[in-house]
Parts: sequence; structure tokens; C-alpha cells
Amino acid sequence: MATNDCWHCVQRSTLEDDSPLSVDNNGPENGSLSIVVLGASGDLAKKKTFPALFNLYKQVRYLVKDKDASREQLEAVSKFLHLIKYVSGAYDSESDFRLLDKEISKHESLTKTAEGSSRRLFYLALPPSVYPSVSKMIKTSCMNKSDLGGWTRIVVEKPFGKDLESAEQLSTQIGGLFEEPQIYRIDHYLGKELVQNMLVLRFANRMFLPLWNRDNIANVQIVFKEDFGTDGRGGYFDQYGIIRDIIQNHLLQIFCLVAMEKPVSVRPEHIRDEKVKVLESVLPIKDDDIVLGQYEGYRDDPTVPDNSNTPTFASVILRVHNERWEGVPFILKAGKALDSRKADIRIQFKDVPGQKQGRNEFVIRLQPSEAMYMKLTVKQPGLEMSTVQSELDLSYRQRYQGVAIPEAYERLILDTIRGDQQHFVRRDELKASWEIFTPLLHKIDKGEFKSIPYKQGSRGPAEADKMLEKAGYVQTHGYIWIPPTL
Ligand SMILES: NC(=O)C1=CN([C@@H]2O[C@H](COP(=O)(O)OP(=O)(O)OC[C@H]3O[C@@H](n4cnc5c(N)ncnc54)[C@H](OP(=O)(O)O)[C@@H]3O)[C@@H](O)[C@H]2O)C=CC1
Ligand SMILES: O=C1O[C@H](COP(=O)(O)O)[C@@H](O)[C@H](O)[C@H]1O
Repeated sequence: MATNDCWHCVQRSTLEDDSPLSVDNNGPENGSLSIVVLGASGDLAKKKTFPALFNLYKQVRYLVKDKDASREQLEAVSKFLHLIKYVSGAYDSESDFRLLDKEISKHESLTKTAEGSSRRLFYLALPPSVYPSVSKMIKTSCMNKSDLGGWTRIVVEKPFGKDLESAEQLSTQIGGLFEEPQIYRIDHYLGKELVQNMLVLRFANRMFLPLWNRDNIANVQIVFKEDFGTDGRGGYFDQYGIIRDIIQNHLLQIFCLVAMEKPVSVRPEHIRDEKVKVLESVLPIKDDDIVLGQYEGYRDDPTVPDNSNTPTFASVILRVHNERWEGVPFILKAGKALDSRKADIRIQFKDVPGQKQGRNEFVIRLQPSEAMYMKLTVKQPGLEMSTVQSELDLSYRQRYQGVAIPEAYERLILDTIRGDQQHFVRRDELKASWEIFTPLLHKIDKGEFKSIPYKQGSRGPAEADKMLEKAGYVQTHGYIWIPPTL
């Protein structure tokens, strides 16, 4: 979707015909582009930021799509590495940031960029505790010098605060230094293919429009599961827990896209206005609508306190007080060290009177293997007149053979360069999301909710399934999926 004023979808420009390194929504830009990764030696930079930058570079310069085109790949790696300059320094040292500015300026003059037309993107792959000092240093020493079409933008990662108060404090500090259009709060789930597909699916298909409401939908589940534990990140994780790590951000963003009203247009501000509205319609979470868990063995990590109550699993029911969704539970569930790795959205429709075979479900699987399938009842093929559960299936790997689905970070970094904030979290959106979870998080922090132990490799505490059943979810039995063959 592009940022045009009316509500229709236009094809996003491809890398071949529209280099992201020279174009954004406001027209062509020619100044040199410097991407500064602060925290370059950290885990995030290594696992996500640099691979994404490399893939973008490769696509622009080489148009390489086949990851195994080894000769071109090697050539691209070597050229990419030559573009990188390492500058070491302290996050609170003005002189070090002046040195950084000098290095950037050196590159800009080499590329004959007129002062003021340079583009500077600062990616803070850092712990949030240093965001304020780093932002201040960037503002003091490293900004694009004047306004000749260039810009300075910063990208900040979650966790953005620990609760409403700390998030607002952080927002105020950064907001005092940068304007909102310069701040890109990244939530990488917003860069996933099927998350980006949500609004198209909902609003460009006639068949969904009349069904997407309390009259037809019984419940919605948004589920994230990982089949590994905190794996050496226990020290960090224990400070946050699964709600802050996954639910308050990734799953809540997906919730917004499933539950929000149709925006006036696809302009980022209109989309984000609707997200804020639906977040503000969420009722306070009731104690009965929460199950917390902690996998056995979590506390064996030497960096985790022996008496930790931090949840590694949580299932939380959100209830939306508006005309569309009154009475429909949205179950947001996330857990580590479970039976499988997946993220999906499961929309379960209400019963058809007299029909006992099983409910219709529409499942959007974000990962692994992107797919959408609609579980429905059909006549069993053959002479007899009996019914069976089957599916309409759109499996991306099969349907879009040869199409490489970009990594979430690739898309989102490209958006920051293009100046498109549609898939980034606005300040008031962040505030509204913390408002939903802060009372619950404070109760957990005070030890008022206990995490129920569960076995590694299980589906989490059995209490979560009981809560789901109580909320009205009806599991389909006897549904057998037969993977199609080509
Ligand atoms: N295109 C494709 O690739 C398609 C694949 N399939 C595959 O077919 C299989 C069945 O599909 P589907 O029925 O949608 O998914 P599942 O059978 O995996 O899960 C259905 C629902 O039942 C829950 N559940 C699973 N086990 C239990 C249990 N013991 N007690 C209570 N609840 C339980 C799941 O919870 P939870 O989410 O926590 O696991 C989920 O909410 C899956 O493996 C799916 O991937 C089906 C259609 C198309
Ligand atoms: O933000 C986070 O996400 C990852 C999962 O990301 P995915 O794209 O691999 O699904 C999770 O492992 C991590 O705990 C969390 O901080």
C-alpha cells in the first residue's frame, strides 16, 4: 500500500525500478545516506540489523534474489563490508559523538553531498536505558546540518519503557529532542508479510466485510509460541517477562489490525488514528481473564533469581467495548519453551444452528510457512451424504513459488529510509498500549499473580485451555489436514 489519500491499494514500488536509497514519499533525494547502527557489536545488530541492511544493499546493487548465487553473493559481501566504518565511543561522550559526526561528514563530502541534503539514519540497537543520553548526543553533535531536503531520523527498538510511567518519561525525553516524524518506534511484527496483509485482507474483500463483527465471530485468538526457552537471555528476560516481551507490543499490534475500524485512507496517520481508537476501547483486564505460567527449568539460568515469578507464558483476554466487538473475547497468548514455534491469528465463527460438525475458522499463520486457511464443512466426497471438515487453503510457498518473502527488518528499515511511518508505533499508540497492560503488570510485579509451572515442550498450563473454553472457544475434533502435493 502506498501513502495516497484515498482508500485503495497501489503496488509498492519494487527495488528494481525505484531505489530505496534515493527515493522517499516526498520525492527524489540525492544526498548521501548514512546508516549509523549504535550498538553495532550487540546481539540485535548481529542477528537482525546487519543482515537486513546487507539484504537491502544486495537487492539494490545486485538485484540478487537467489540466496545461493554464490559468486555474486561473495562479491556483494565484500563490497558491503567495504562500506562499513567502525567508530568506537562512549554513549554519553560529546567528543566521541563529534568524532562520529566528523566521520559521517567525511563520507558526505566524498560523495559530494551538499550540506543539508544528507540523510542520516541512527538505528539505536541499544538497551533503552541509554536512549535518552544517546538521543541527546545525536541532537547535539550529529544532525544533518541544514534543511536542503536532507533529514535525520532515529529508530528505537522495544522494550520502550517498562510501564506507562516509564514509557511516557522516555517519550517525553526523546520527544523533547526530535519531532514525531523523525522517530521510528520499530515493532518487527509489523514488518511480517501476513501482518502487512491484514488491512488488505479485511478491507479489500467483500466477503469479509459483513462477517467481521460480533454477529458472526465467536472469539479471536492471537498466538505466539516458541519451542525454546530464554536461551542465555534470562537476565534480560527476567526484568521484563512475556507480556512486555511479546504481548504488549507484537500481539497487541496484530490485535489492532484485526479489530480496528476502516481508516479514512491508508495514510499512516489515518491508520494509526484507528489503532489508537480501538486500543482505547479495550476494557480493563479482569483477574479471571489471565493465566500466567513459567516453564520448569527457567530458574536454572544463573542470571535468573531462584525465586523469580516472571511469566514465560501468558494468556490474556481483551474485551473491546464498541459496537463491532462487544462480547467477543480476544485471547492473546504467548509462551516460551512450548511444543512448537508458530504465530497465528485464529478467528472462530459462531455455530450454524443445527450443524454439529465443527465451527468455521479462519486461520492466518504468520510463521512458520505463511498461510491462510478457512476451515469449513463440506460433503464427504463419495456416494454417501455425510459431512466432513475441510479447508480452503492459501499456502504462500505453494501459491507464490519463487517469490522471496523479505525479512520483517528489511521492509521496516526500507520504510525508515523512505519516510513511511505506517508500520511504526506512534507515541499515543504506545501510551494507549501501556495503559491496557500497566495495572496487570504492576500486580504481577508485586507478586499478586502467581506463574503456574509448566513442562518444557508442553502447551503451557492446562488452566489456559480451561480459560479459553470458558471464553467460548470450541476446539474442532476430527479435523485432519492433508498437505497438498503439486
Ligand atoms: N496451509 C497449511 O499449511 C495448513 C496447515 N494445516 C495444519 O493442520 C493442522 C491442524 O490445523 P488446526 O486445526 O488449524 O490447528 P491445530 O490443531 O494445531 O490447533 C487448533 C486449535 O486447537 C488448540 N489445541 C491444540 N491441541 C489442543 C489441546 N490438546 N487442547 C486444547 N486445545 C488444543 C490449538 O491451540 P494452540 O494454538 O495453543 O496450539 C489451536 O487453538 C495444523 O498442524 C495446521 O498447521 C491446516 C490447514 C492448512
Ligand atoms: O521481540 C522478540 O521477538 C522474538 C521473536 O521474533 P520472531 O520474529 O523470531 O518471531 C522473541 O524471540 C524475543 O523474545 C522477543 O524479544
